[in-house]
Amino acid sequence: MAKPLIQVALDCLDFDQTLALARQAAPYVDIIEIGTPNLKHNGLALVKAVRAQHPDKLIFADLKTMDAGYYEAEPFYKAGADICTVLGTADLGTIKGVIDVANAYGKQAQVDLINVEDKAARANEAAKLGAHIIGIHTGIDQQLAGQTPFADLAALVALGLNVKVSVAGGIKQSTVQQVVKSGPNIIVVGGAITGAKAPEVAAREIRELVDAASGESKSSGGLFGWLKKLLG
Ligand SMILES: O=C(CO)[C@H](O)[C@H](O)COP(=O)(O)O
Repeated sequence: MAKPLIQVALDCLDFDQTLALARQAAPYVDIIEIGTPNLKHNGLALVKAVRAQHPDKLIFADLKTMDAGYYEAEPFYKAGADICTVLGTADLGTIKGVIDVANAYGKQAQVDLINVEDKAARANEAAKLGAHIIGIHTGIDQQLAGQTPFADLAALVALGLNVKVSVAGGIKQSTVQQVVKSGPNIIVVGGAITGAKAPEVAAREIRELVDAASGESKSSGGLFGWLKKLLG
């Protein structure tokens, strides 16, 4: 099974706390997300700071753009973001704007299907426009109403579109392996890491669970793994 990337979503509002959480999670994740409320609060300065402290990670700016796609996303790519989001409910021209500016900077655009009614139709349109990533996303308010992203994720993967698939929405230790089995390329975990007593421990747990579900574990690699195979 292909191993998905892990993305930590940093949704607090405090600049320094965001940097501290990023440092704690970084050893175990591939992508560091600055969440929408955080981005509105702290802006480009936070993107630049996270970029500077984590040159080896992908930086995700959750803009959730609704209009003026090229114009809104460009400064964030310039500041060091690798991926910006545009809402799937936006006009196709807006979505194309974010894809165009991503391409202009050699970066990626993610179309977020939060609140999109016909997700298959919009995913097809976004893929045709050249979206790099399409995100299934059960928002915080929808989570509070008891919704989950699992069925929508399975339906999107089943479309077999030529785009990467991301999934977000309350994913935690007890559900992350079920999510891996659905075959997304990127798994987003926010509250289960940042709201934990020990975020570093929670991030490591998520990493170990994802690795194990993807058929990779510490004990299967290196000298120990080779010896195990040799000894049958
Ligand atoms: O984009 C978001 C909210 O709109 C969150 O970053 C995303 O839902 C991940 O956080 P959590 O794992 O806590 O749901």
